[in-house]
Amino acid sequence: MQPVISLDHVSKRFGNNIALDRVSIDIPAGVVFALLGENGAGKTTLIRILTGFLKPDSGHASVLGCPCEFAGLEIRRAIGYVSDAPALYEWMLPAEIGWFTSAFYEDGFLDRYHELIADFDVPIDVRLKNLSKGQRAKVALALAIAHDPELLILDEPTSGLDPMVRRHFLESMVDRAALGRTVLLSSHQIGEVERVADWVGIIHQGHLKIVEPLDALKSSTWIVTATMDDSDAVAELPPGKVLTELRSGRQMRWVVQDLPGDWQSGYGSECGVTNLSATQATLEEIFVAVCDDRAHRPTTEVTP
Ligand SMILES: Nc1ncnc2c1ncn2[C@@H]1O[C@H](COP(=O)(O)OP(=O)(O)OP(=O)(O)O)[C@@H](O)[C@H]1O
Repeated sequence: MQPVISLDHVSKRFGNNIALDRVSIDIPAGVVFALLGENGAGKTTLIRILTGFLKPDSGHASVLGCPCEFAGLEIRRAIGYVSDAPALYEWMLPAEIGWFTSAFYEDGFLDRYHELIADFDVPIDVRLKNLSKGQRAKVALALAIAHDPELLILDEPTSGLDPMVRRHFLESMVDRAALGRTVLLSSHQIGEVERVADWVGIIHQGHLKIVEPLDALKSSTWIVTATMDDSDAVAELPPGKVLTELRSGRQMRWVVQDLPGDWQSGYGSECGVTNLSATQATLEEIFVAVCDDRAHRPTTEVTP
């Protein structure tokens, strides 16, 4: 099946600053895909390329089978898109902006928009400029999904929203994916991404470090802890792909991918390890292991 979003070695630089470096991703239909990255990692640049607002310097990007470079308008009409700072006509009432926007879409848009606005509890008699940030975000989302797009792209959708609104918002994304729609959201809210995402892409300084189904990523990544008999004793690296190593007193700790099932047999017996344990890593631990530039990386760089 054709991916809903496809990026093939997409690069973009601004002057000397490399915002994206040969990023390749294929996102299948019917998933919530979370793009995680710290400030300035390249998330918005990637979204602007997908929505046709920016052209890549090299590589190819397509959305719903259309090339982003040449079909930006067509793509923006087909998908739902909410930017990190949605531009709304401030003087309008929620009902007015719905009516105005419905002119660009097929019949049924307006009815669906009104249902969503009612469902989101947005007051209909208050001008947009006087709505709260959360209420405005709900109006932007209702406008983006009232035509029931196959793909919804959200840039930092929950920043500034209260926990209840965020939860409601993200649950509605899971509902969309269950109906076969695809959602791409960028975020640095790792905890909430962990609750809703099916797939995760971690981007760091323009490089896509990891792109994997979340369950597979978590079940293949472990925190290995070794307690040493002496604070000067050094344990050998555990088997698998060691992302980071941390030493604190007598304790050594590694974030390891693809740890073999029998890893403990014979490990550490000759270098003073008194206690060994392995627990599954959280998404936050994986994110830090991949993105923290201060982390000690005993092996070669992590590649996708
Ligand atoms: N129009 C532009 N001109 C110059 N540099 C830019 C431009 N847009 C983005 N950049 C740079 O590209 C890099 C990636 O920026 P981008 O906005 O994509 O990051 P981001 O991951 O969305 O960050 P944040 O989470 O802070 O929104 C940054 O170093 C940024 O300064």
